Amino acid sequence: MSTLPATTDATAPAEPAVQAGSTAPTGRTVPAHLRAAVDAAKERVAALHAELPRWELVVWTAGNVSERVRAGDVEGPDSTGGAAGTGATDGLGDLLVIKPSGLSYDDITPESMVVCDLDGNLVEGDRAPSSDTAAHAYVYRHMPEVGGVVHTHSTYATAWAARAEPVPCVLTMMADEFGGDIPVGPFALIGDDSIGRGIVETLRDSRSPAVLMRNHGPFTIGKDARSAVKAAVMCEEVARTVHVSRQLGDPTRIEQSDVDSLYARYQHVYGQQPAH
Ligand SMILES: O=C(CO)[C@@H](O)[C@@H](O)COP(=O)(O)O
Repeated sequence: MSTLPATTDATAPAEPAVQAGSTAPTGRTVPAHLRAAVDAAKERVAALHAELPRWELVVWTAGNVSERVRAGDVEGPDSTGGAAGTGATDGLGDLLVIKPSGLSYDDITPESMVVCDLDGNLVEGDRAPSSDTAAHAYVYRHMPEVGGVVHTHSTYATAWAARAEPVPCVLTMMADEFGGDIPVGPFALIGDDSIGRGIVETLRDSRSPAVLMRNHGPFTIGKDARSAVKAAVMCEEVARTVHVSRQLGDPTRIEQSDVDSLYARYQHVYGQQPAH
């Protein structure tokens, strides 16, 4: 995933605490001109949730996936052309689609997805949104380039988070996808924007799309939900491989110049369609 430009203003006024999973009725509905985009996002986000148990990144109801629906990208009465992701449009601004809290993966369908505004307030849905909604929403407010956020408790990445130890960049796959180490974010309790603030403060100066929130687990970001899910899968894969390697000795770091070269190739050349 390409480096997300740092867009967070460190001097920004403190964000109002947003209760996770706020079900406070906003008295608002999805604007008509966003209906199709929201429904398409519900299809994608529901399908991507199935990837978390598929790649053994979660157990029971742990984990969640969200995707941003940009108000500014859709012609319509509410899209005043404001900067995407800043909520600068009239009406609701950007929205996010996420799973409802505690829903079994067996029961996840596009229709079960819920829609929130970027303050984490429920706009559409008959269940409380994920308990991590405030974190996802904070990331979307402060990193307008981010289109998808994922949270898991995948075993090896979470074990590194329990030690508050970054995963060192000792694999070419890490240089490709993360551009260096996978960083650790601060310990933060759920319930307000603390987790989201920790994610943004850790990732805004990093090429990594993954952060290991201390004592909690990985959160990943991407240009869309699928990219963030890929980052979560790759995060667990490299966390496991480096863990295994360390059982028999100290893995060898890749030179920074080589990390930079690998990252540039993977992000801008690998998998690209040949120019015709
Ligand atoms: O880790 C947490 C909260 O941070 C878990 O509760 C989370 O993985 C699952 O919560 P939700 O079912 O999305 O509310």
